[in-house]
Amino acid sequence: MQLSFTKMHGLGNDFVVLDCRQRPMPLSTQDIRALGHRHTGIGFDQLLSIENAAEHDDCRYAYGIWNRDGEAVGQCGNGVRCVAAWLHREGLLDLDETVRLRSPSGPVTVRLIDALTAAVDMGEPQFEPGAIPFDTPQRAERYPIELDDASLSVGVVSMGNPHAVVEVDDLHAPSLERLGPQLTAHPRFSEGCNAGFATVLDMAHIRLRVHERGSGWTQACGTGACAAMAVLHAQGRVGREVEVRLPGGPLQIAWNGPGHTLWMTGPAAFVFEGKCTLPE
Ligand SMILES: N[C@@H](CCC[C@H](N)C(=O)O)C(=O)O
Repeated sequence: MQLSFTKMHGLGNDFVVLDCRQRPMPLSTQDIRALGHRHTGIGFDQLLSIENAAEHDDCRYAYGIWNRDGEAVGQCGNGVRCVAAWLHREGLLDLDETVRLRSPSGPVTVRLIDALTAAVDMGEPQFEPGAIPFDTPQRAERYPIELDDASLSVGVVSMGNPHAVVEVDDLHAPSLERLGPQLTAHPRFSEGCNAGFATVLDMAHIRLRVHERGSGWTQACGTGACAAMAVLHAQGRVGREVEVRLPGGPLQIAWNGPGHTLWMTGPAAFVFEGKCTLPE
C-alpha cells in the first residue's frame, strides 16, 4: 500500500498527517506502530487523519488521532493547530476565519492568526472524576496517589483526554523518569492518563513536562498545557492568562474559570512531505 503523508510538529510534538478526505484511514493498529517507530519507521508521537465531516455536521472537517502505540485517542492540542495549518495550506481555511472542526471528543473552534499560528477553543475543562475517568469516592481539588516509591498530590482533569497534574520543585529531578510512566499507567485511571509535572514560576508562568499515554515523554503536549493551567488555576496557583513553557517552547493559555471554555494559542510547523510503501 502506497501512503502519502505530511510530517508536521507543534513545538516538537511530531505528527504524521494523512489526507483521508477521499478514502477512510487505511492503517491498522500494527501499521501505526510500525510507522511510528523512531528507528524502523517514520517516527511520530501521534498520527492525525484529516477527514470530511459527516453530512449535516456544523463542523467543516473532522480529524482522527492515534498515539504511537496505535491506540485511538480523544484530543490533541498541538495536533489541532497542525490540522488547521494543513487546511490553510490546501486552500481550505482562510486566515482569521473561525471554523469548527470535529475532534474524536467533540467540536473545537479554531482561528488561524497567521499561516503557522492558531488559537483554539479547547472546550471547558472537565473535573468530574467520571469524565476523566478517575477512580475516587468523591471529587476534590487534589488527590493523594501512591506510586511504587513516592506519594503524589495530583489534580485531575479531562480536556477530551485524561490528565494528571503534579506540582514539582525540580522538573529535571531524575525521579521523574520513573514517576512519569508509573503515573500514566496508575490503575485509578482506568484508561491511563497523560502525566504532567509542573513548576509554577509566578501567577502567569508555568514550566511543564508531560509523560504522554501511548507516546512517552514528548517535547510538548497541548492538552497537557491546558490541563496544567486548568488544574493550577482551580487551585488558585495561577491567574487567567498563563504562558506554559514546555521543553519544545511556549503555549499561551487563557481560561476564565468554570462555565467558560479554555483557549490555547501556539505554533504549527511543516517538516516534509513523504511517500512510503507499507508491506501487504
Ligand atoms: N500530544 C497531544 C496529546 C495526544 C494524546 C495523548 N497522548 C493521549 O493519549 O490522550 C497534545 O498535544 O495534546
